[in-house]
Order: sequence, then C-alpha cells, then structure tokens
Amino acid sequence: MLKRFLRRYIVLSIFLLGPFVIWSWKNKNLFNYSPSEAGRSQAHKTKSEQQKIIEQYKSRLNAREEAMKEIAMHKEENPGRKQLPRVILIGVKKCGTDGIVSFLGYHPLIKIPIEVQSETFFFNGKGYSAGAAKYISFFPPTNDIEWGMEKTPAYFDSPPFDFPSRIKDMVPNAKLLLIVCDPTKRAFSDYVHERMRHDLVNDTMIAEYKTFDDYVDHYLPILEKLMMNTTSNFTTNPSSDLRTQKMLTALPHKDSAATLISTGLYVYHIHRWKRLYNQSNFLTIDGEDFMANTGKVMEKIQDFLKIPKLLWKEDFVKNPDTGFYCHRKLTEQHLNQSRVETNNELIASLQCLAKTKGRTRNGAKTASSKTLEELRKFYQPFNKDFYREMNHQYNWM
Ligand SMILES: Nc1ncnc2c1ncn2[C@@H]1O[C@H](COP(=O)(O)OS(=O)(=O)O)[C@@H](OP(=O)(O)O)[C@H]1O
Repeated sequence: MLKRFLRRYIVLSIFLLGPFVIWSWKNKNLFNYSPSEAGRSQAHKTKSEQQKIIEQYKSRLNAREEAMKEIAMHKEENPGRKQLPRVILIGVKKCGTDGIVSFLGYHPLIKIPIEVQSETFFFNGKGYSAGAAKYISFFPPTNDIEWGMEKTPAYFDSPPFDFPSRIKDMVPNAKLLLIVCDPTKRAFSDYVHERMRHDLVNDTMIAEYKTFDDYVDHYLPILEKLMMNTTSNFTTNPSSDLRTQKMLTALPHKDSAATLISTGLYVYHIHRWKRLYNQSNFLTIDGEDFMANTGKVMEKIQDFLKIPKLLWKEDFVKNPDTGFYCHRKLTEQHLNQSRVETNNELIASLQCLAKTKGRTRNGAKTASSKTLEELRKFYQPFNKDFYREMNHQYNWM
C-alpha cells in the first residue's frame, strides 16, 4: 500500500514538477522569489518574470493538493490502529524541540499525541515498567503510511547510562531526531524556563538561585571541578572517557540543578546514542540553523524520514514582531495577492508557537555578559570536541 502510494506521488510529482525543475534550473537567477513574502521584494523583477514564477508555483501547489487528497482517501480506507511511533525526538531541552514537533505536525502523515502535548515522558518516567502496551496507548491510530511521533526533550541525557537501549529494544525501527544548540544560550533558556516554573508551581530545583548569575556563580565551579577530574581533562578523547560519560548521566539523580549546565556537554552524552544508532536512523539538527532557516531544516527532516515533502520552506514565514518563524501554508491566494499585506494582516495569518517559546532568544530576557562569557569559556573545549566528533562546524560562540 505504501509502495503504491509513493509510486503515485512520485509519478505525479515528476509529471507536474519535472518541467518546473528544468525551467527553474534555466532561470536560476529568478529564484530568489519567495511567494510567502509576496510583493515584498519584487520591485526588481519585471511583471512577466513574476508571472512565470507564480505559474510554476501554482503547478507545485496543484501537485501538493493532489497528494493531500490521495492521503486523505487512503486514510478513509485505512483508518489504522494504535501502534508504536516511528519517530522519536530525544532532545535537547530548550533547543527548539517544540518547533520541530509542532511544525512536523502540519504534515498529513505525521501523527503526534496531542493529549500529552507530544511529550510522553515514557522512557524516563514511571510508566516505563508498564511496557509497550502503555507506550502505544499514548499515540493516535496510524495506518501503513502514517508516522506516529513523540518528543521528550530530556531523553538525550536521562539516566540510566544504558537509556538508549530502552528505546532501541522497544522500538527497534524508530528514527531518532536530536536538536542541539549553543549550550550557553541553552543553559540560560533552561534557567528562565525553570524559574518561570518555580513562579507558577513553586516547585523547582533552582528555587534558591534568584538570578542566572547566582545560579552560575554556584554551579559553574562545581561543574569545572567535576570536569577537571575527568581523565581527558577537557580535551582529546571523550569517546574513550566512559567514566565521565557515566558520571554526567548519573548527575540528574545526584543534583538535578546541575543539569542546567551538564546537559550542554553534548560530546559526552552523544556517545551512548552513537553506539546504537547510525546516520540512517539518527539525524542531528543544529538548533541555531533551525531558528534562522526553519523551512530549510523542515525540508531536510522530511528527506531524512523519506516522507513526501509536503511542507516546503515557503510554508514558513518570519513573524516581524518576534523574529521567529511560524507556519503559514502557501496557497494560491498568497500568490494572487495584488498588494503587499500589512504586518498586522501577516501576523494574523501565522501559526506560531506558544508565547512561552521565545523568552530569551529574541532578547526579551537577558543575562549578564560576564556570566555568559564565563559559561562560554567553560563550554569551548567541549564544543570543539563535539564539532570534531560530529564532523560538522557548528558556529556556536
Ligand atoms: N519558531 C520558533 N518560535 C519560537 N521559539 C522558537 C522557534 N524556533 C526555535 N525556538 C526556540 O525554542 C526554544 C524552546 O525550546 P524547546 O521547544 O526545546 O523547549 S522545551 O524543552 O520544550 O521546553 C525557545 O527558547 P527561549 O527563547 O528561551 O524561550 C526559542 O528560542
């Protein structure tokens, strides 16, 4: 069934998109056009150039609508059943996990457990001992072409040390997504999050530390000391440093507040996942890239999952008020717009993340530059090791 569906989608796409691909290659210079910002940067293009581009987009939109109809029909004939998910987003907390899962939720083949706001906390929660039936109960029914998905940001650095095998054993074929980000910014974001939680429910691990400066003043020396005593002493071979990996993974049980800093020591946490997962079933996303180029990253994720690319980069539009990308499905109406919409009209048409997202990254809350600098210095050698380990140059400061 899946093969038949994919075959029809591919044939339809080739039929409708083939001429478009050839045409767009020949007209590369026109390709700065983003209809999601229709009218905003079009002054330099002639009317006929704009018209050509719009017509090409219309063909793509038709192909997408046809694919959506196929999926809806397939869904009607095959309502599916409750089963294990096929995608799990394992973290990292405060790096954009909500953005990934919320935006993927606009894909008609991705099904997330809405009742628990997509977070099951199954593998690191009390329910784990209840087994697969309990886990399955979280997910909406899925058929052969649909993908159940959950995210629990704390999985990445959750104890016990063999935590990844909990997932691998129960859902052996699941694809894992991981989003990492600048650990200094992550730590501050996590602090603000925990502080808000404290103000709301009066129960968090950082209650005593009234400011981020207070928190870092207390905890950074503790972490520095712990890491000084590692065999690798800030450098060289974190993969062989099993003792440190285990020590860091056990930290949440000993002193959970320390995780605001220890979570960002990615190079030590990544190894236990790498032992079980390879590039075909584990995708790591740079959260800074996700924030700056949301649509591009969403396309990359669909490629990795090998699902039809029905979310396009043009479906993500920056909110001029917050600077964050939001979802707005491109339609013919946007292409036909005869005038530039106002900011208010634009904002009203966007599907953005909840207001609890975007507290620190857009500068609404800031930390002292001295504290941030101290943290940056601490993370620097570990970041470098992580870049080397991942064979990717992340541009974190
Ligand atoms: N599109 C978009 N809109 C709003 N916010 C965005 C977006 N993309 C990434 N982010 C950043 O995501 C940060 C929250 O990360 P998480 O969703 O992983 O947080 S959580 O672990 O689920 O609590 C959140 O961190 P804060 O700025 O500290 O609130 C945002 O900076």
